[in-house]
Amino acid sequence: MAGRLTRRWSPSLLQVLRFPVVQLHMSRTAMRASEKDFENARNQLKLLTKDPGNEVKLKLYALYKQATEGPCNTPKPSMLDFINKAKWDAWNALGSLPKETARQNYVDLVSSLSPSSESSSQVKPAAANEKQPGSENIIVTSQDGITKIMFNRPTKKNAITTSMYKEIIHALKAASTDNSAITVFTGNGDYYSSGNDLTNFTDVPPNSIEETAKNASILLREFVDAFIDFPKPLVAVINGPAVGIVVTLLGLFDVVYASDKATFHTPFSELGQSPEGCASYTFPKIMGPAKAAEMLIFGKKLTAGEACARGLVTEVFPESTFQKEVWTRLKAYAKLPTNSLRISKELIRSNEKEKLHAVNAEESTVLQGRWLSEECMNALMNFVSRKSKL
Ligand SMILES: CCCCC/C=C/C(=O)SCCNC(=O)CCNC(=O)[C@H](O)C(C)(C)COP(=O)(O)OP(=O)(O)OC[C@H]1O[C@@H](n2cnc3c(N)ncnc32)[C@H](O)[C@@H]1OP(=O)(O)O
Repeated sequence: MAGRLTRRWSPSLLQVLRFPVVQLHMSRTAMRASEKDFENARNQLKLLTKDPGNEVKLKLYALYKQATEGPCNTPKPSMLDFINKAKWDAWNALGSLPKETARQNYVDLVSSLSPSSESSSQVKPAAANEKQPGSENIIVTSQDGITKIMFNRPTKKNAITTSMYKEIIHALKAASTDNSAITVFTGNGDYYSSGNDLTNFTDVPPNSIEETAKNASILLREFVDAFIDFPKPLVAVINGPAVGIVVTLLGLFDVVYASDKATFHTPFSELGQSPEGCASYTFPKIMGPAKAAEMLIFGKKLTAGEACARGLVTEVFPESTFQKEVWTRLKAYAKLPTNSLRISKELIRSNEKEKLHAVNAEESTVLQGRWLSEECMNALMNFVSRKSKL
């Protein structure tokens, strides 16, 4: 049964956990399904034309196991074995439900999925993670001497997918040689960015987890290197809350302007992870080790005013005038002689470059190990199953 479900619909962890709980339409009658009813239900299931969704498939799996074998009696699969762990959890959740009741519930559930009731299924399709054809998750524009790189995934709080990291690396390389004087990062919508898209690590088959972590570490290192090596003044226009890697990277920016509705949050310990973006080096230098530790170890979220007082933010503006004031100022700065801007930046940053590359390499290696840890797996499971919010 388990094999059949997996073969026909092959649920990934993400698919399994993202589906909302469906109405199961359980029979409340005292009626007991016979062996024959149970067998018919199994055959009826094979004829379904529409995928009932992973929540339902997990429920069916659990009821089948309970009806045929009784309470869950197998060892708990490892945290890394996402799919079998989800199945085990579903079966185990049935506790000591009698076999007969499980059989009846199974029959009722299959019956509720028959073609006549398929149209009333409340299962939603999984949200698309990757860029859709025609959509632009990163928008790059060049005007008035400014290259603007904008996170443009507002419905996901501008969370950064794997393809967005690659697009940003590409955009920075292009901006380093284009005609603009300065390069500016900002976000579309109410968030600057909620950092790494946590589903980058959840939609992964169990046997590819180590390879995925290795590839992510390589990508992270290349991504942060692109900021370390960027030759022109780099400005962040923080229009709203910022989480994770988009905060740590600020230590590599030359100027950071923030709306007073922005916040700065690096919840690495809560996520079972560790700092990246060279923050383990830049933050203690910027704000002192004690203040840096409070953010990077304990995940203290700062207001824009606090971030400014700690030297992470250059200046804070009232939300009502933020866009107007900031862009007026940046347009004026972009008129300054471009070579002079580059040379001054080079003088400020060049002594640190070698150190920053070494820090980046180490942070990326440490994170690769963290992504494989049980602490991190637990945090990701919590996020995708929406059991916790930061
Ligand atoms: C390869 C390089 C790796 C680099 C390592 C980087 C590490 C980091 O950046 S660590 C930081 C990771 N980010 C987070 O932990 C934030 C997670 N998100 C949240 O806690 C919350 O979503 C929120 C506080 C940012 C916003 O909460 P709320 O206002 O309640 O809005 P929703 O949660 O309903 O969000 C709307 C929509 O957006 C999805 N979403 C938001 N952030 C992320 C994210 N980081 N990853 C994936 N998806 C995200 C959220 O799931 C909602 O989606 P739907 O449910 O489909 O509407």
